[in-house]
Amino acid sequence: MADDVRVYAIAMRTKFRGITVREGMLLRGPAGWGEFCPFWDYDDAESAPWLASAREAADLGWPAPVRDRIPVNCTVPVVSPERAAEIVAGSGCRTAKVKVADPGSSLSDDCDRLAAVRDALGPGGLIRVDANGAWDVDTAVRAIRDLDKAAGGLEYVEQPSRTIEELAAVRKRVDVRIAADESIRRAEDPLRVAVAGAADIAVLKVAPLGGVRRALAVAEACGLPCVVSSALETSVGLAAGIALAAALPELDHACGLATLSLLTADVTTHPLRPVDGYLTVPTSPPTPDATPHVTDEIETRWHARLARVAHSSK
Ligand SMILES: O=C(O)CCC(=O)C1=CC=C[C@@H](O)[C@@H]1C(=O)O
Ligand SMILES: [Mg+2]
Repeated sequence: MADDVRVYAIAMRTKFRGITVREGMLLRGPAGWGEFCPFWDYDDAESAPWLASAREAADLGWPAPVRDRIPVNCTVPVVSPERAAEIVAGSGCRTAKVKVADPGSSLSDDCDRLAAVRDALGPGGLIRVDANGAWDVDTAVRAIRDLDKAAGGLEYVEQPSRTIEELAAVRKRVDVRIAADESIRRAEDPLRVAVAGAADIAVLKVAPLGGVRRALAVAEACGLPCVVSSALETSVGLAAGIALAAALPELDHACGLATLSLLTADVTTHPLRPVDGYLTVPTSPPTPDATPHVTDEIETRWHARLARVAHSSK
């Protein structure tokens, strides 16, 4: 039924993960709305867990929360030092996550950005960086030393290299803690990461892991402290990340769920934005009462994708 499915396309404020427009679908079921928004570089098989996550939200809802607010980091894309300082100062967050090792910028650009973030945050704030697997082991070791110095200390480095073996090798050679993100996508991954000694922290994203319940099982299996991050969803999908962060038995680190500010719009008049560095766990999940209109081409493309992924998930 048309009213149970909505397609959205929202421009990003700054290019992030190579994308300038975030697209996806909202699906309604008996428990509420879920978001299906795999990036376009995910094929149909890789998109199946994203659909399972949306269906969990729509059909079942989520386990009960054990906390009512979630500390969050602000996310700093590859921008100038001045803009980075503005983002941090305007966010109210005491933890900043800074993207580094982007193909378009150098290590010294990253160091300048980190120095500006430290200035804006003050000595008491925490700074983490995310390299999205860009470095080989030797490059990672050198870069992490320089970035740690420029930042006046790093909380951790997310995915410095691509493979679990490389993460383990980097982790042996640096003092800064290592977090695994892209290395944790399938149910068997967390155990491999833990056994290899590849990470100190696990980054969990609800949609690629197939839902809040599956992500909770992953957290339990890996036995590492967890950080919940978004996949750049609208408020509908962010609510699933918040539900996971709210249900984790332990939560020692700020989560990467303050990402609505990376989008120019939302699908609801009640957006899930942080206040003073915390997101309040909503008592009821958001409803898309303000979904921006999309072109027929985008609408058709997403309906076709949903049909294919639903078919391949059977
Ligand atoms: O963790 C955050 O602060 C925000 C989320 C975030 O950085 C990401 C979300 C989705 C895709 C990724 O490129 C990126 C990440 O790698 O963690
Ligand atoms: Mg990451």
